[in-house]
This record gives sequence, structure tokens and C-alpha cells, in this order.
Amino acid sequence: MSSIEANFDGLVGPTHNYAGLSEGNVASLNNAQSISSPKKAAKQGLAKMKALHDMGFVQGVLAPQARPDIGVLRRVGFGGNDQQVLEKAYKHAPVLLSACFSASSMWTANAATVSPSGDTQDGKIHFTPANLTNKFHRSIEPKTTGNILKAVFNDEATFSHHEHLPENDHFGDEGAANHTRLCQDYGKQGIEIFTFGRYAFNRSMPKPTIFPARQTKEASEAIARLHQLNEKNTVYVQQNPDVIDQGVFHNDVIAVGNRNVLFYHEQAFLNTDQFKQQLQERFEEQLYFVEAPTEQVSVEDCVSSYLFNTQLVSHNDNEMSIIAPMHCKENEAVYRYLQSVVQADNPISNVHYFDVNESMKNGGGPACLRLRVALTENEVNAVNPQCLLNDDLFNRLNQWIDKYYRDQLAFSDLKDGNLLKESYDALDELTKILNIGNVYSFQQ
Ligand SMILES: NCCC[C@H](NC(=O)CCC(=O)O)C(=O)O
Repeated sequence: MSSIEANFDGLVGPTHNYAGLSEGNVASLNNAQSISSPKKAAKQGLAKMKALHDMGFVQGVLAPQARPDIGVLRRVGFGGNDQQVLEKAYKHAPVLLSACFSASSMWTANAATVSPSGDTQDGKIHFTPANLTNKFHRSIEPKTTGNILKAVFNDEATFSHHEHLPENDHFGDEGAANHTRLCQDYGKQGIEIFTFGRYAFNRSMPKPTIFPARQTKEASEAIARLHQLNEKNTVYVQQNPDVIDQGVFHNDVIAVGNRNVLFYHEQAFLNTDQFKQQLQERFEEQLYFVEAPTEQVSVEDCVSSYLFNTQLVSHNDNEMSIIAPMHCKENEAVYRYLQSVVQADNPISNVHYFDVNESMKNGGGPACLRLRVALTENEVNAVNPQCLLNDDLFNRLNQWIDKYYRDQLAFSDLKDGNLLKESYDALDELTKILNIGNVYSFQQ
């Protein structure tokens, strides 16, 4: 086996709900307060993992955050026993309560930025958890994310773990959702592309006017320094502020790269020609720019179908598949466009559609649900083996979901102390299944 790219998907947590917490994320706001199905959500995610495993890919599993985050509720002044804390928050600060229940860590594309060993000066794989400062419910993720990543990638000779960036909007960082990599071989030097939405310290530069730009250039530069990237192989590009204002809150809603292919919408970036030229100069061999024109697919279609929030996976040196949400099949213009991509002269030869609707309703497609980690054969062997999916783990996780997860969750359920207990019991058992130790504060 040569070098590969593994996907580490987030297991959807037992408190998955629709709270309308993400301004700028159209699906999140549109589905606010609808009734969720945590069981269905977790099973949809697990089915996608299993399908990729069955296609022959290395598939990892990342544990969710412990929710509700009762520690945050106490920190902001709700006291008493756990049940009293929940009831008081339900009455006086309902939105805050739902933020502390959010299962948003399922979108592991936002867990961290990862730089493979081929790109880093010390030859280790570097991880920096994303601080996710722009949304309160997500800003409470990075510490536990760091614990989980250290437990999965737990070999100091192979993996280097950094602390998340300063917790301020100036260093707003959304992880791999704004980062992609082009390379000829996963294990060799590649080009890391950091896409940012605004400049933190220079007010005169372009930025969106309606919705927030979550990622700053300063954050991206800090990650590149921490990860010891070579300047020559690092490219920064600004997201087109107009598309952020149309609901493209992360770059992975409008672009995805893999090996020698960059698949994106013509309006995705600012200064696209200059960006393409920079990439081509650095790449040396042929690069395929698969650019969707607006006249075939509108930005609105991209946002509603998640055409680019797809996984681009390599079966071998010449053949790739797109892992797409079912919404892409249901949208006529998008479906037609995808068929033309498969027929055109590029390595993409197939599209596989998956039902991840529970996640889509909160603005997360197939690509949001996974963190990519390029690994050499030795590096695969250094990963915690109990976090790598096989038939046995798939069956155990299915049974574990059946045992603990509810079929339905409504906002009024969040004041129920039993839900907290079910959730913590489930996660306590999960840490044993995945052999990741006591990563949660309720276990310490
Ligand atoms: N990469 C996809 C992330 C989606 C995520 N949605 C949410 O958090 C919605 C949660 C809610 O509204 O209940 C976000 O916007 O960061």
C-alpha cells in the first residue's frame, strides 16, 4: 500500500437537534426548531462511513463532544443540580441551552486543520483544532476536540498536536473546511490551499456585508507557521465575499480539491485567474480545473444541493469518485452538470449519492462530516486501531446507537435530565469502544 487519504467522520451525538444557531448558514436557519432524529442522523452518517470502507478506503471514526455542556451553563451562572441547571436555562436562556446541546461536532471538517507529513519540515503530521470563534455553540468545541485527536493520533513520533488559536474573532479559524490540498501522491510534498473570508487587521480589504466571514487570513497564516509549511507550497486565496453573502459560510460549500483536481464554482474565489496561475506554477504536472459556470449551476443551487460539499476520493492514480448528497440527484441542473463532469476529460468517473439529510438540514453535507488525513503505510499503523472502521466496529456502533439514541428530539426535551444521563452514559461507553480514554470533562 502506498500513501492514502483516510477520512475520519464525526459520529453524530445523541443530542442532535435543529436550533437555528448559525447565521449565514441558510439550512440551519430554515430548519430552526424542527424535530430532529438523532438515531437516524447517526445511522445515516455511519452508513456513509461503511460504504466508503466497503469501497476500500481507510475510514476512521471520531467521537462526538459531550452535550449538554453543563460546565458552560454553570459558568454563566445557572446553579443547583444538573436537572435544576437545565430547567433554569430552559426558562431564562433557551437559545443558550440549545447551544449547549448542539451536536455540531459531527462536522469534523471543522474539527481541525491537518497537514500531512509530506508538507511539514519535521516530517510529522500536524493538527491544530479549530477555535470556531464565530458561533458560540461551536466555540465550546476545541478543547475536547484536541483531547479526542490526541487519543486517536496518539504517537508523538508521528503526530504533532498544537493548541487551538487565540479565542477571538481576529483569529477565527474553521479548520479543514477552508483548507484543501493538491498533490501528485498523498505521501509527497503537496500544495496546501488556505481560503479565508476576510483580513482581521486591515479594514480596507474586501469582506462580506451581510453574513460573517468566519475565517481570517491571519488565522490561516498562523496555522501554516505552526505546521512548519514551506512558503513555496502554501497558497492563500480569499473567498468571494459575494458568495459568503449568499450562504457560502465555508469554502467547502463551493470548492473541493483532491490530488490533481480542483472542483469549484466560477464565483468561489476572488482573483480566480491569479489563483489558478499560482497553483499551476507550483504544481509542475497537469492540473485539472473543473470549474462550474454560473450559467449551468447558480450559487443558489450550490448552496441548496451542496454540489461542492462532496468528497472527491481517488480509487487509484487515474480514477476518482464524487461522494454527493442525495440533494444533488434531486436538483435537475446540478444532476445534469454532474453527469457532464463525469463525461468530460478529467479523472472524475463516478458519482455516488448518499442520504445524509439529517445533517444537511443543519447545513452539513458529506464533506462537512469528514476530516481528511493523508497517511503513509507506517502512519496508518500509528493510528489508534480501535478508531478505524471495520465490519465489527460498524456492528458495535449500530448496536450502541440502538441502545442509547432517541428516535426524535424536540426543543422541549432539552430540559429533561434523563437526556443528559443517556447522553453521558452513551459517550462513556463509546470511549471504551473506541479506546480513547477519558476525553470528556464529565469523566475527569
Ligand atoms: N461544516 C458544516 C457546519 C454546519 C454547522 N451548522 C450548525 O452548527 C447548525 C446548528 C443548529 O443550527 O442547530 C455550522 O454552521 O457550523
